[in-house]
Amino acid sequence: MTKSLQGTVTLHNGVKMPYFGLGVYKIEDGNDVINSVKTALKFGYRSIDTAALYENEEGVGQAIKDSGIPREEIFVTTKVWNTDHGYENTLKAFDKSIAKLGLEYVDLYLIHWPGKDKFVDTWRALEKLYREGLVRAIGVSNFKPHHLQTLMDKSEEKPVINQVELHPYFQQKELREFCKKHDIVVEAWSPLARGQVLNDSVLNEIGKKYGKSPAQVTLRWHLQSDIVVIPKSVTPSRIKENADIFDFELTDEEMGQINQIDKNTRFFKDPDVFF
Ligand SMILES: NC(=O)C1=CN([C@@H]2O[C@H](COP(=O)(O)OP(=O)(O)OC[C@H]3O[C@@H](n4cnc5c(N)ncnc54)[C@H](OP(=O)(O)O)[C@@H]3O)[C@@H](O)[C@H]2O)C=CC1
Ligand SMILES: O=C1CO[C@H](CO)[C@@H](O)[C@@H]1O
Repeated sequence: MTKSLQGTVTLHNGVKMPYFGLGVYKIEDGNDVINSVKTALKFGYRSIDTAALYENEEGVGQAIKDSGIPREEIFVTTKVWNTDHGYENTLKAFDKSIAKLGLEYVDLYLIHWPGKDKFVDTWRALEKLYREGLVRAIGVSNFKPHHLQTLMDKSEEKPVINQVELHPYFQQKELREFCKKHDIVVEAWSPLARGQVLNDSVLNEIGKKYGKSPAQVTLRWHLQSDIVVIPKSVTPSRIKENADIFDFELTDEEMGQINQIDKNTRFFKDPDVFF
C-alpha cells in the first residue's frame, strides 16, 4: 500500500507511476487548467491525466513548465481519441498531442476507447512510439477482458495499464481479476463517480470516525485496493482535500463494508456500444 502522495506502482515494463494524480477532463484550456495543475503540483501531486479529447494539453504543458519542477519528476498521461484510430492517424494524433504539451516525451500514452475494429492497428502505432522512446509506457482505457485478450493475442507489447470507470458503485471486480492475472495495473476514472457516491451512508459513517470526507474515504479505498486514482477538481480546497489521504488507514472490516456497496452498474458509457 502506497504510504505517500508520491507513492508509485511499478508497471510491468519497470516504469514507476504515481498511484495518485489529477484528472483534467472538462477543465477548459487556458487559465483554468493552468491554475488547477499548478495548484495540484503545489500540493504534491506528481501525475496529470489529460487527453487529446480534453483540448487542454497546451495548458497542462504550460503549467508543468511554469512549476519549475524537473520534468522527470512529473508523470504525464495523454490519450489518442476515437476519431484517430488506425496506425497513421494515431501517429499524427500523437505528434499533435506532444506539440501541444510542449514536451519531449509522454510518460503514458493510452488508447482512449477500444472502438469497433481498429484498436490493434492503433496499438501498432503506440508500440512504435514506445520503441522510439517518445512514450515511456503504453496502455489502454475502457478495455473489457475480451478487448484485452484480443490485443494480447495479436501484439508483442502488452498494455501496462487499463484506465476504466471504477468507483464504489461500479467496482469492476471481474475486470480487476483479469488485469491482475495479466500484470496490467488498473486505474480508475471518475473515482468519485463525479460526486454520485458522496452521499453514501457507509462512506460518510466511516469518514466520521477518521475526520475525513466521503471523497477522502473513497480515494483511500481505491488506493488500498491497489487502484491508481486521478480525481478531478478545479477547486483548490478539494484538490488539497483529495490528496490528504495518507494519514489514515481503512481497516479490513471497513474495506469489506465498502466492497459491499457495489451496485455493479456502469454510470457512464459502455465500451461495447460507444465508438
Ligand atoms: N479514460 C476515460 O474514458 C475517462 C477518463 N477520465 C479521467 O478521469 C478523471 C477523473 O474523472 P472525472 O470524470 O473527472 O470524475 P471524478 O470522479 O474525479 O469527479 C470530479 C467531480 O467531482 C467533484 N469533486 C472533486 N473532488 C471533490 C471533493 N473532495 N468533494 C466533492 N466533490 C468533489 C469535482 O468538482 P470541482 O471540479 O467543481 O471541484 C467534479 O465535479 C478525469 O478528469 C479524466 O482525467 C474521466 C472520464 C473518462
Ligand atoms: O475521457 C472522457 C471523459 O468523460 C467522457 C464522458 O463524460 C468520456 O467519454 C471520455 O472518455
